[in-house]
Amino acid sequence: MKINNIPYRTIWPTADGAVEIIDQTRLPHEFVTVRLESMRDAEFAIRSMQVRGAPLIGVAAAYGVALSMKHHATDAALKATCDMLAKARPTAVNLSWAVERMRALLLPLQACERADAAWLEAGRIAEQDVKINQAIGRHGREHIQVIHLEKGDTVNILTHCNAGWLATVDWGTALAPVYTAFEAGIPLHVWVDETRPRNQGASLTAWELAQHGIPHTVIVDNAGGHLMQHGLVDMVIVGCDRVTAHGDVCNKIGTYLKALAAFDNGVPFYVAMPISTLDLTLLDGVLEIPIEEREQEEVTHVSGLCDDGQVRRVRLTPEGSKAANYGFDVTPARLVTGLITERGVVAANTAAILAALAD
Ligand SMILES: CSC[C@H]1O[C@H](OP(=O)(O)O)[C@H](O)[C@@H]1O
Repeated sequence: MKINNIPYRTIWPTADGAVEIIDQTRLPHEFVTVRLESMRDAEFAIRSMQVRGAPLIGVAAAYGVALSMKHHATDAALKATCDMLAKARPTAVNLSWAVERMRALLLPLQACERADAAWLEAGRIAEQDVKINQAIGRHGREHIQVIHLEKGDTVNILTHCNAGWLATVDWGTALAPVYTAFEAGIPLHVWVDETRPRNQGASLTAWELAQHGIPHTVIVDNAGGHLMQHGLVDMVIVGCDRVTAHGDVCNKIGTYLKALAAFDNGVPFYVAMPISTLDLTLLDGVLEIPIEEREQEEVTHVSGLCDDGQVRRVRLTPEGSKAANYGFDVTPARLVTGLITERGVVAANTAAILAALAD
């Protein structure tokens, strides 16, 4: 998407065989790109959330495998590389999906063939992500258009966390329908959940929507239910990190509470997801999906831009207070109106999911 009218992606290969990323830990106050030259650089970028978002961490891991094969391409090196990258973050299935796709492609090859093959495959995964997200955008736009025609006015969409182009290679998942509808001239406005504790909404979603000129309002995470009670939300669209065979959806912490409020107020609750986010080995998301727990400091401290133009980090909580930092929660399928995939909008149930896969 565009930054100051210049087209960007979140990750791209360089002419000299490295990879560059937008460092998302520096946004929205600083736009910084980082060069990745090794698997360890890629692993750090994923673990530290310089790159984040389920599809994007999968692509970053794929390039991490490719960077590793440039240096060491033995069976042992391939195993160590895939195992280390797959552990960088536990919840988004796209990470393990991408790593296992690279492992399956490279293992049968001669060591001398692996670097080139890995580089090409990582590029294919990146290009496929863009096309998948464009298709999600087209399918989701249709639902925004229906609401606009019924309402005859601006469509108010609430989203949680960041599932925009910054969470993917380009276009995003939950925000792909927003960008596509906006480009089609459908009047819309986005309520942006700040999304504590890392504020992906306030820092990333708001930034990318502003760069694209899309009307939006940042709200505290706890305001969504109030807005829905007062008819100020026409639909909710969120991203996801893993979806089970039953249609249970794992996404950023706080998503489940939005789904409950939407269900209670009759607001359609959509989940945008590439088919690669499905994990058919799991049924009950609440019981089976691993939930990442991150460091307390993400809750006890916050960073921001001071009046003197410096970005500083401050403590929010008393020294002695502990903090729990659960990164994700699971929304049961019964609260999901539909899964917006690249193959169309699918009901959140096993039969519909399997039928979509069979298409
Ligand atoms: C399109 S996937 C976006 C998904 O990933 C985010 O998690 P994180 O920022 O921790 O990587 C969040 O769950 C988003 O919904």
